[in-house]
Amino acid sequence: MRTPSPSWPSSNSSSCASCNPSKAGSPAGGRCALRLEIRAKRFAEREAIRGLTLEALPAEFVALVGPSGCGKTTTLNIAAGLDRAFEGSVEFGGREPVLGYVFQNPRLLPWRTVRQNVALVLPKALRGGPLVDEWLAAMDLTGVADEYPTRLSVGMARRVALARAFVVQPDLLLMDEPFVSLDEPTAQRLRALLAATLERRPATVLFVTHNLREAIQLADRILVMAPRPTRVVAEVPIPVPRGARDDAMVESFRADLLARPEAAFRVLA
Ligand SMILES: Nc1ncnc2c1ncn2[C@@H]1O[C@H](COP(=O)(O)OP(=O)(O)OP(=O)(O)O)[C@@H](O)[C@H]1O
Repeated sequence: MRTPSPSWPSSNSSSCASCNPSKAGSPAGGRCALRLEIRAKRFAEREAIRGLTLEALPAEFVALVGPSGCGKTTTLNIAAGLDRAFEGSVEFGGREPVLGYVFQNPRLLPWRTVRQNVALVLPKALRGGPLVDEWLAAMDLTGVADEYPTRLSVGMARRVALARAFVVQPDLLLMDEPFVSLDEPTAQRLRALLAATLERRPATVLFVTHNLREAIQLADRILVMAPRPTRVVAEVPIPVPRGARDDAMVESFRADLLARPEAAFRVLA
């Protein structure tokens, strides 16, 4: 979905000066797709975030993992421009990105069909065009396009949420535990579908999960977040190509991470 035209808390910069110059060979010459700096975020007396800095490169898949209630959803909402009540800045490299957001709950409108739910996020002129049916087909939903959400399984509803996020052709995809509460085979099918879709149609992804195996399977980089008030306390690049991450690789990478002696990694246990 395209968020309401954001007027960001600080000016958008055309490039993100603090990007790591060693990544200069990346698709956009080392320019960040996103740079978030959240100096402080409070909900009344509750301090949710303090001193969080996060960067993502174009087409990079960044997973955020951390304890329950630490501030992961709040971080995504700030990146999306849905929450502006914070101290800090959200910057994009280049033009303002088109955003797709997959919420924890699919949030489908029950009085609209599957096709209408997906079409609704598009400008009116595009709703009757081929895009909606293309994305329904990509998510294997053609057969239920005229059904209402109450008739769908949880896995199907999650696929509708994916179609709705991809139909806008997002530059930046924010995903908040999109596969939580699915049985493992269904979750595994949807992870494979997401990975294949991103191969075909790259986007920068911020992906919140409690599932370390899922993060290792999908991400280019994992950011470990501290308990509330949260910030990024460790960064773990995954140097293995996504296609080569079989169960054995994921299990051994996870075991290595859980065995790391640094305090930052204790939240993963
Ligand atoms: N609208 C709100 N009003 C008051 N407090 C809030 C609000 N939204 C979030 N919080 C609080 O801010 C903190 C961070 O919440 P957030 O939902 O971002 O955490 P999270 O890491 O995504 O949690 P989980 O992993 O359980 O989904 C929590 O203590 C939560 O109770």
